[in-house]
This record gives sequence, C-alpha cells and structure tokens, in this order.
Amino acid sequence: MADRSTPWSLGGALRGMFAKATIDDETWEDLEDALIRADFGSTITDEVIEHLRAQVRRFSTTDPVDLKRMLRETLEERLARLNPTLTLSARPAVVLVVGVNGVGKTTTIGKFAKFLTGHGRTVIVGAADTFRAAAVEQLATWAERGGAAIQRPQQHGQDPASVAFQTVERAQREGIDIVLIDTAGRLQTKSGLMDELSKIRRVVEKQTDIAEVLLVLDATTGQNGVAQAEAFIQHAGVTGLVITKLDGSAKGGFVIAVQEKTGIPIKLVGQGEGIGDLTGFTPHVFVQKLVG
Ligand SMILES: Nc1nc2c(ncn2[C@@H]2O[C@H](COP(=O)(O)OP(=O)(O)OP(=O)(O)O)[C@@H](O)[C@H]2O)c(=O)[nH]1
Repeated sequence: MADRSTPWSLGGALRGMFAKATIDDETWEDLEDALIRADFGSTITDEVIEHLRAQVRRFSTTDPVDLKRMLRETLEERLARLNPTLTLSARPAVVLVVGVNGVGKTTTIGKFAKFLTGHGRTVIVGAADTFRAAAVEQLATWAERGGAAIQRPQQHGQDPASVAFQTVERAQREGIDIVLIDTAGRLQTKSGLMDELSKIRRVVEKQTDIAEVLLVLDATTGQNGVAQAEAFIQHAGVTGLVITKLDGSAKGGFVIAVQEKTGIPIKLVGQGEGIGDLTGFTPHVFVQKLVG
C-alpha cells in the first residue's frame, strides 16, 4: 500500500488509550467507540471486544501494549479468512469489472491495467458500457495511460455482449494476456442491468472461462454503498472486491465489515486518483496501518 498518511487509521483514536499504564474500564469504552466510529459495525465491534477481553483474561495481562498486539492479531486473523489472490493465470484471463456509476470503475480499470503492464502482462480493455460516448472516451484515456489496448463499440449503443465478445476474440488472436471488461453501472431497471451482465457472461463463457468478476465499491459511502451494490452481489457471480477512495475515507473498519458481510475477498485497494494508486490487498499490511 502506498506509504502516506492514512485518514482511515485508528492510530489517533487509540493513542490516548495505549498511552495508559494499565488496561481499565475506560480502555474498553474507548476501544469500542473507536471501532464503532470507524464503521466496523456493532456485530464485529462486539465480537472483537469480547474476544479481546477473553484474551486479556487468559494471558492475565494489564498492559495496553499487549492489547494493541492482540487487536492487530484479531483483525488480521479475521481478514485473512478469505484469500485475496487474483486468479489471472488463464490465457487470456478475462476479468469483468462491475459496480454502480461513480464508484471509480473507469479509474480502477486504468490503474489495474498499469499494475498489470508493470508486471509484464499485456492488457486489452473492452468498452462494454456502450451507451455513453463520453464514458467510452474516458475509458480510452485511462486505458492508454495504463498501457492497454482498447476495443471500442463499433457503433453507439452496440450490444455490450458483442463488444465483450470482440474484445476476447482480439485477445485470443493477438495473444494478449489479460482482458478487462468495463460494464454499465446504471440501466433503467436492476433486472435489465443483471440481464445485460448475464448475457455478457454467457457470450464470453462460450469463448473461455471468466477468471474474475470484480465488484468496485467506494469506501467513502461505507455500508450504504454495499446496499446499493446488493444486486451485483446476489446475481453477478462476484469473485473479488475492489475498494476505492480509501484515501478519502475515515472508515477503515468498513474494509473488514464489507468482507465479512459479503463473504467475498477484497482483492484490490485504490487510494488516490493517480494511475499508480492501486495495490493488491495484504491483510497484514492493512492491519499494521489501521491499528498503528
Ligand atoms: N480520491 C480518490 N478518488 C478516486 C479513486 N478512484 C476513483 N476516484 C475518483 O472518483 C471519481 C469517479 O471515478 P470513475 O472512474 O469515473 O468512476 P466510474 O465508476 O467509472 O463512474 P462513471 O464513469 O460515472 O460510471 C473520479 O473523480 C475519480 O478520480 C480513489 O481511489 N481515490
């Protein structure tokens, strides 16, 4: 993760508590407040506190430094229950990128392309959000910055599934390693959107397996954003989450809550508007920055 100040860190909220000589009632109240404010949600907060109280009793410690270490271990253990590794070994590996408008899908595709080309992979982006010409142009700009080729719709409003098909076909013909397909975030109806996604899936699956379906979520919207993305979680066969805009969020606990709530692993994290501001997700590194 980029080395910069993290607004989502619990460091400030926990500082007073860990500066004390011993663990007391106030320590537990402060910890609970800090977790709730960071958007862990009440269930995870209660479970974490209960687990830590039991640990503190078990090891008969009164030292806040021990408590801090236990907090890190507990959060890391919870985050590490799911595997954050991207499965991109197929040739080509096809990745569908889904999510509601405005969460940072286009930007994420550009950053992800850059990340992959930086690791020596060749990438093509498919513009399967075909109804907004401006969206195609914006995607083309990001694809170019990421060092990726782009498959554009041949006419306005072309069937998104046919653009996806042509993108995969071109990757197969030209020996391109990774296909990133941008999809629409908003249609008239949710069922229309889900039908469109299933059609893309059906068409592509005739050509090759789909390697990943990545759902992009905006960290600044917290739990509300998860509710908005519910249809994707239910129907789109999501294999991984991308959390964007973590740099502008004070809700570090959202990262843990969202993974537990959806049961889907976080695979990428965006922390800025620059092309280099996307990294893989490493629970150990994340928790170090979260707890301090
Ligand atoms: N600070 C910050 N801003 C981000 C991040 N990712 C995306 N953004 C910004 O969020 C806004 C929306 O990003 P887009 O990539 O256009 O989002 P989209 O989901 O494709 O939206 P539509 O094009 O409307 O479908 C842009 O202003 C981006 O610069 C991030 O990790 N951090």
